[in-house]
Amino acid sequence: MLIIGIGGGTGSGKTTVVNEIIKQLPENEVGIISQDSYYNDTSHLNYEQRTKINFDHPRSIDFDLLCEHLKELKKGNPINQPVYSFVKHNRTGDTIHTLPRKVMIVEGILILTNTELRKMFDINIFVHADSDERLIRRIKRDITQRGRDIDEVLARYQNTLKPMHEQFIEPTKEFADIIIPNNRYNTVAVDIVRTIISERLA
Ligand SMILES: Nc1ncnc2c1ncn2[C@@H]1O[C@H](COP(=O)(O)OP(=O)(O)O)[C@@H](O)[C@H]1O
Ligand SMILES: Nc1ccn([C@@H]2O[C@H](COP(=O)(O)O)[C@@H](O)[C@H]2O)c(=O)n1
Repeated sequence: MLIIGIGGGTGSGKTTVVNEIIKQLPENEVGIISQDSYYNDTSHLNYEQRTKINFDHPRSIDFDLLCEHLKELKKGNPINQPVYSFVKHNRTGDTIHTLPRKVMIVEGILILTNTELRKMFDINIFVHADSDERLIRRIKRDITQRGRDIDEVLARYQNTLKPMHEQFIEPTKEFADIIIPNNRYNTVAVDIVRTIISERLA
């Protein structure tokens, strides 16, 4: 199994890059694990309390479960990936049955901060976009897709997202084997990663 970790700030384009990478690859050969599925289970908190969580800090992620799931996949066993709701700020209770594939892609803002996870990755990729570009994308996405308003997005950006990005996420660039500049759609970089994967699948 080839395991690729794709990190980078919110709005840098990780999900978009992953979707482009897998577009022309055989569906049953490549699997995706999203860090977002592994936000801590916060069912013990009410909605108001959940809105106050710092979702950009590594402790907001259930890395134990994520590592355990990746180990199971490596052993050839399927896992049940939790489904997360950005509207409810919690797991939905549903899961996605995820089968082990020849190539597994793990993507998320904080995945490269975790030493145990990094040890399991064969290739570390960091997707970069400038912070103003990421903020613009985040405002548009969170309002249209994640049920937020402009005040919520900007407050979260100033209070937690920006400082956490600087403290935890940007420094993980140093672990990257490949940095994808993604201020614009980067088809060349996507082709390079796709070629690496195709060689492994051949
Ligand atoms: N290179 C790009 N240029 C313009 N918009 C982009 C680019 N890459 C991604 N986007 C858009 O930015 C938003 C965030 O992208 P997404 O892939 O969800 O980022 P991430 O997964 O890193 O948070 C989406 O609406 C996406 O369509
Ligand atoms: N309930 C939540 C959980 C997380 N976030 C934000 O999502 C960002 C990470 O997801 P990306 O798809 O953008 O990589 C992160 O910056 C969190 O602030 C949220 O808004 N609500």
